[in-house]
Amino acid sequence: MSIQAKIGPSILNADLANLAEESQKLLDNGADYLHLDVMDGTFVPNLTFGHPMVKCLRNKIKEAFFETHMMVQNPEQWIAPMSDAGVNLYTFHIEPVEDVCKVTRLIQEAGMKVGLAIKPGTSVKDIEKYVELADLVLVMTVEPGFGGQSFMADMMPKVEWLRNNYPNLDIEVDGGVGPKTIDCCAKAGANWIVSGTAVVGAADQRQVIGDMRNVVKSYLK
Ligand SMILES: O=C(CO)[C@@H](O)[C@H](O)COP(=O)(O)O
Ligand SMILES: [Fe+2]
Repeated sequence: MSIQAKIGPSILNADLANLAEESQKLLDNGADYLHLDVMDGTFVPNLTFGHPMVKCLRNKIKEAFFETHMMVQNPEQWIAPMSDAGVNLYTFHIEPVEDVCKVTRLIQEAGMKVGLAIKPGTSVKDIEKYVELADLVLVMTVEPGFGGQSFMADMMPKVEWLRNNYPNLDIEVDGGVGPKTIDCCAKAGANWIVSGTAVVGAADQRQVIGDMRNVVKSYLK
């Protein structure tokens, strides 16, 4: 099966007091999945939410595909509760993890797909030996921790390297991605696009989501 273009809004900069409504609005406007940023205040200097909130969101939004972007020091700890909360794709950072193979196996055993994420300072070579275990690789295009930062175009060689070596891999980019930077990401080979501020704050979310998806599609073979 060939890879597809997917747009996943990050709700980090949305009104978290109205998370279900904000999420449903994004889905109604064409979002392919929801990207839920989980931060523990240790792996990154910020704190968001955990599995209780994801579970509440799942109770209100039954059908959508949920990705959790786990910016946490110990991703193994949250596998069971996130699976129970209805997460579909569990994306974790390899940097703090000693046994990446074990964590990927536990995620699969819990019934979720596996995403492997790398920070800007992590070489793509560090993830090479694990790529075959993953459903998706996330190349961060900002330092994880906050929404609304500037896109790092110098991360694109990592995306290009992954695309050249793994033509069928789902490659995700996250951080500062919007209408101004989508071409760069799509050209490099990314096909799962996280976009926070640019989509959530848009006057016409449907237009922005649709335009970005079209740009990605235009580069898919
Ligand atoms: O994981 C993160 C930040 O750590 C991201 O998901 C951002 O929250 C995306 O927001 P924008 O950079 O698109 O505003
Ligand atoms: Fe994220």
